[in-house]
Amino acid sequence: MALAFTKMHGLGNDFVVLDATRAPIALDEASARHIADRRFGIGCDQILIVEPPRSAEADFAYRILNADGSESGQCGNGARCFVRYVREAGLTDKRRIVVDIRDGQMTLEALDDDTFAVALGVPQFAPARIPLLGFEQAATYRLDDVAGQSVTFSAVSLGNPHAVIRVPDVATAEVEGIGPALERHPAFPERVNVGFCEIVARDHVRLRVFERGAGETLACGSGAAAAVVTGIAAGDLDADVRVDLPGGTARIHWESADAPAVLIGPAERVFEGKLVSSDQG
Ligand SMILES: N[C@H](CCC[C@H](N)C(=O)O)C(=O)O
Repeated sequence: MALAFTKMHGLGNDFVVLDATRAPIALDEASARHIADRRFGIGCDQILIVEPPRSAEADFAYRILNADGSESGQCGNGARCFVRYVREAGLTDKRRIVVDIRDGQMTLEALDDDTFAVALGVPQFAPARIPLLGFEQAATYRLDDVAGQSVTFSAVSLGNPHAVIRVPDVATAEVEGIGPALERHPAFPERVNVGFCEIVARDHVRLRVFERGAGETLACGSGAAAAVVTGIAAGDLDADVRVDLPGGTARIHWESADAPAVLIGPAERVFEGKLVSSDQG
């Protein structure tokens, strides 16, 4: 299969972007894993597929596949790359576009040539919406069997599930121990992205994220939103927060409970290519 692609990243969270606006692209899990493989394929954290809109008010549809082939309903860093891609590929000249995502719609905006804003949707804290089994809605939850220890976390969905663990210092957080154990914990039937959040000030956090289906990434946009909205809900953060991730800095704005969480940051195109191999390695 000769498949044209564009390689992009948002704060080091990297993507293979595929244009399915002129002809459908059907990728099974094995093909997605091959594309994402950093040795046998192209290499990326997620694959972003640009599709024709499914609803009247949308400009495009936006599909996300993780490196392990699983599909997600949200990718914040990818959304910033999405709007940059469609504008620079000449698929639209709009600065503000609406995209259909798996469970709704999202508005993406090019603020300038290098800065993009994504309204991720209204955060959902109800366990059934995350989904998280076995708990009534609460500010924090505790599981006692995570990598042999008790873990306390907040939980929220931005269109994808997030658990956020407060840590005193992200540099010493047990990302590789707790991350995969919580990602696959039975309490999360669709698995979960795991954020490790250090609060520096009411307008500044540091964050590392062990992503569902990709492992620790250099940045996670929906993870940044999850860390901030759970911090705001706990009364520990203000409405505008700087999020320092290993790959760089994003900003999150969340002004009220019924408002969408807004993610602001860069998006970069790195190279164009053509995938010619289909061997699974
Ligand atoms: N791993 C995520 C999808 C990518 C999210 C992340 N790259 C972002 O920027 O939001 C999930 O399975 O829900």
